[in-house]
Amino acid sequence: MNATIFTVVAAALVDRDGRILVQKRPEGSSMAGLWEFPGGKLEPGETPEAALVRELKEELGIETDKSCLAPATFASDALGNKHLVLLLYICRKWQGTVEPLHAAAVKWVYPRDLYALEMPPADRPLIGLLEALL
Ligand SMILES: Nc1nc2c([nH]c(=O)n2[C@H]2C[C@H](O)[C@@H](COP(=O)(O)OP(=O)(O)OP(=O)(O)O)O2)c(=O)[nH]1
Repeated sequence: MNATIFTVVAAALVDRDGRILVQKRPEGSSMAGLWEFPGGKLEPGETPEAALVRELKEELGIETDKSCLAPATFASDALGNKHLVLLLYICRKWQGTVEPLHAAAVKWVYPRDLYALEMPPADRPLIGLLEALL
């Protein structure tokens, strides 16, 4: 089947206690209120790593480097009339303090506690994979 494919990059930021940061999608956005991994769409010609470094700065006010982004796993799922490919990286090193600059809220959760959160459908299969990786 043919579909328009779009690529999204996202990060599982992991703190010293092994917790992961999730952010709540704001009112007025698609899937408002769901908890997601910070990230977003690639701009034309942008590498996935450069896009993720940019998104983390824009959404959370933190600085990181592509050398701190470890490719972890991916999701591939229909989203509306398009097809989403979500590349998930693990990031343990950044500078600055996380602030919800775009999100309605952010919180740090242990991987096992992600199951209880309302997340976009594409994210659900990522939870077990993250649990196994962390
Ligand atoms: N950042 C992020 N996006 C996700 C996740 N899971 C998931 O399905 N998505 C989807 C939601 C959006 O359609 C798209 C990310 O787009 P975006 O964050 O750059 O832009 P947006 O909210 O304005 O997107 P949209 O309203 O145009 O759909 O990927 C996730 O864990 N993190």
